[in-house]
Amino acid sequence: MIEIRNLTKKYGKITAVNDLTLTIPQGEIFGFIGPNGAGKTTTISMMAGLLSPTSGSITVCGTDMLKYPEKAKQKIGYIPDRPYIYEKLTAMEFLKFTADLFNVPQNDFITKAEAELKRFSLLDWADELIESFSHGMKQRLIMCAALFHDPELVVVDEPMVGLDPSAIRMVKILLKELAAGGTTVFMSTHTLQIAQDVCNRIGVIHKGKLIAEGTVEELTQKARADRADLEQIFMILTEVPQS
Ligand SMILES: Nc1ncnc2c1ncn2[C@@H]1O[C@H](COP(=O)(O)OP(=O)(O)OP(=O)(O)O)[C@@H](O)[C@H]1O
Repeated sequence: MIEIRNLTKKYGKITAVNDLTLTIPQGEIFGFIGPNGAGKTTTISMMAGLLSPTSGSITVCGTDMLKYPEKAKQKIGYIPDRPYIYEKLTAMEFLKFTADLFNVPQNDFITKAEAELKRFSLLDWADELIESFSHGMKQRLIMCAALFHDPELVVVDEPMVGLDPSAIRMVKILLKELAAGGTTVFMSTHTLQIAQDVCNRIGVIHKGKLIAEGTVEELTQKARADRADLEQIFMILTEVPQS
């Protein structure tokens, strides 16, 4: 689970995230949506321990991110929107590199790596250089590496960008399987249909403020929308004029 209390991030005069308070229980898939510049990536960077808040706290499965960042980061699998990847490594070498960073036991590494690469349809490319991979293959490898240490919390910034329909389906099923197994998932996305399909609850951030939070049904009521359609709810809550 993750608990965020009064989280604020200022960049000079800009308040990118403004007094955000949110609790996401274990095993929930939480979707984080909002217009461009709303503060999603800033929030996620703080959750992943990459950016210091101006004020507030983040507790990851009982561990305070600001006081014990290394311990908190061990519990997180972070999938960034623009990942950095060492392209001169093979897929297997990259997995070994990340497994070592997270102190994953050495003894069953190959067996586990092969199983995970197979899950992401990458086993046939295990020993190929990453520089020869397509964008979607790199995305799948990043996900594979981020999940390799069995994190308790998965934080994903725009998980589906550049993936083909079968990979999107695979990722949706994967996220649901992770949640069913007790992993908490925090996902930011602009793809509202995907948020509607996989998330148990959704938070809407606008100009740094969490303006609504709940199930699609609860958000429908809050927005006084005429149907449970996240796109319509988004437009109403973020004040986009309706045609
Ligand atoms: N390093 C930075 N320095 C100054 N301002 C920043 C910095 N990073 C983000 N901002 C500002 O903070 C605000 C929130 O940006 P953020 O990237 O978190 O939004 P976002 O919701 O992820 O947007 P998008 O959907 O476009 O990716 C924006 O006004 C942005 O210009």
